[in-house]
Amino acid sequence: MSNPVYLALDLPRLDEAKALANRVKAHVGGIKLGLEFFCAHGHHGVHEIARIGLPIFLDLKFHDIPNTVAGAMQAIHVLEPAIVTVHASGGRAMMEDAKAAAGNGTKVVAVTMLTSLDERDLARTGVMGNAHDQVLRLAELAHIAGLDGVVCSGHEVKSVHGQWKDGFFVVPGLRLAGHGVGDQKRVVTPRQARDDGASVLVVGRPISRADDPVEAARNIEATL
Ligand SMILES: O=c1ccn([C@@H]2O[C@H](COP(=O)(O)O)[C@@H](O)[C@H]2O)c(=O)[nH]1
Repeated sequence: MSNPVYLALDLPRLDEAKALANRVKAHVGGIKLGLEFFCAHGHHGVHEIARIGLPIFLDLKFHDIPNTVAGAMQAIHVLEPAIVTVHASGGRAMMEDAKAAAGNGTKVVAVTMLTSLDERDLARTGVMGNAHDQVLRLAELAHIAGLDGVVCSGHEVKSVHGQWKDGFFVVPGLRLAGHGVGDQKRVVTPRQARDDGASVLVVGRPISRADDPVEAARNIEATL
């Protein structure tokens, strides 16, 4: 089985990002490039990281009107990402158009509820009810819109998997027991997320900020 861990390369400097990816590449299955990286380094940066030879996950979390998101999807075709994210709260039409505009080899997955949010945060945005129900509701919408899967926390992935058997599930917010969570609020261990049905495990700071990133990546791999 291939390694489900994608390293989140949330680093401001391209040379440091490349060096880290090269150091840990034997212990991860892919590289996730997000807003921080893409805003700083754009297509050039993605090409540079892609030279390492691992699948690229562009976590750009598109959220706009359907026409604009479809245009953005077309603009990143050339980068041949394995995975791209949009926000499920952008609505069904936006997700349908995003999927239609994506390349054949690209999985389009919808962010349901960010792992940095809890139910109090949800209530402040005007959404009443619990995180679990909100994630399941948005996952159902993403499924109806024809997406490949969703991003959710490890708290919900088992239920989402239960209602969407062949879905593709990306789980961030992963920490080994006893490690600091930082800004994440809905957190589980990588092993728990995998056992509950995650297809991809996103790990950033537990590797990138570790004293020894290679050892950290190896330790996570060993728990799976
Ligand atoms: O709900 C979400 C969606 C995306 N992310 C991204 O995953 C990584 C997690 O980084 P850590 O350092 O392991 O906390 C980061 O790039 C986020 O943008 C998420 O955390 N939660």
